[in-house]
Amino acid sequence: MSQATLATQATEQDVTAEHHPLARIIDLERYPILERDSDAYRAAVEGVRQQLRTDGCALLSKFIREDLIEPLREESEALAPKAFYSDNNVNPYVTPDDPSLPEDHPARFFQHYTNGFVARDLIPEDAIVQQLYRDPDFQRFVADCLEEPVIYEFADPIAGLVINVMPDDTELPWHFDTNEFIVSLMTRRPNEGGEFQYAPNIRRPGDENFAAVQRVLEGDHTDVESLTLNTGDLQLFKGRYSMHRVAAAKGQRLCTLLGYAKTPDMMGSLEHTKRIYGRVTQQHIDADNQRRHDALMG
Ligand SMILES: O=C(O)CCC(=O)C(=O)O
Ligand SMILES: [Fe+2]
Repeated sequence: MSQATLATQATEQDVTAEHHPLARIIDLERYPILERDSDAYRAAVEGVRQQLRTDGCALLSKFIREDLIEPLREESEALAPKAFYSDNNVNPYVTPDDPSLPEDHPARFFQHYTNGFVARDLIPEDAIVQQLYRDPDFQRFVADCLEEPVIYEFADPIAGLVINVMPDDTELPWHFDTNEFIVSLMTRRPNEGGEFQYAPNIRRPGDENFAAVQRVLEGDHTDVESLTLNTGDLQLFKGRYSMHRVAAAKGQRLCTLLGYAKTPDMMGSLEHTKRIYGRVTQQHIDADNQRRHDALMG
């Protein structure tokens, strides 16, 4: 191949990347997520996979372009007042109390939640976080990192993409997630504190490891990792196996949660949606009607 052909090809590739909607958002030099066939892409994905295999958590620092950090923070701050706050007492498993268990069992350890969520339908279509969430190349990259063949946006119109709003001087207590994995983007780092703390793979399918969970709840942080995310940092986290919390923070903390599923039909239940977002949509009602209501098991 002649030099001229090579040069033309390189230019065409640059032009395509430059005009890609993600070029304005992601630091593509640090994370070359559009060049799927390159060694640099493979190295970036392998780096994330290694972190996930080691402790179920990967930090992609400075994921967002430097010149977009301020607009990203401002966008989140402007939306934060739209958060719905569900004042709840929950245990780490987010299950109802079971009085048949001993009082010191971790499933009977109830803590107070004070954070709120801005629902997806309150985030404008042209918001930076919506563009990122919906982008097929971003989704492709996340799926590659998770070693999943494909991931889907939630069908749920109000969950899936949400801003977790933690007011000044609050914390988010210890819990496991229902989702197997979550993608988080720090959109306003608090002034102080607010570290993301997690007990890597403290449980696994078939083994709840209650004794170790109990130790963490009692304040033993020997096996707890702590991460400080800056505005614009991206995190991939397998929260179903690693119990986690957000430590107390000074100043508002805004973290945008990008939820994806392994199937295209992910829809929150009526009860859960009402509790977390204070409302349901017609789509939730329709989905609930379609679930079987014949009072039979299975
Ligand atoms: O805000 C975060 O960093 C994580 C929040 C979280 O763990 C959750 O909403 O389940
Ligand atoms: Fe969580």
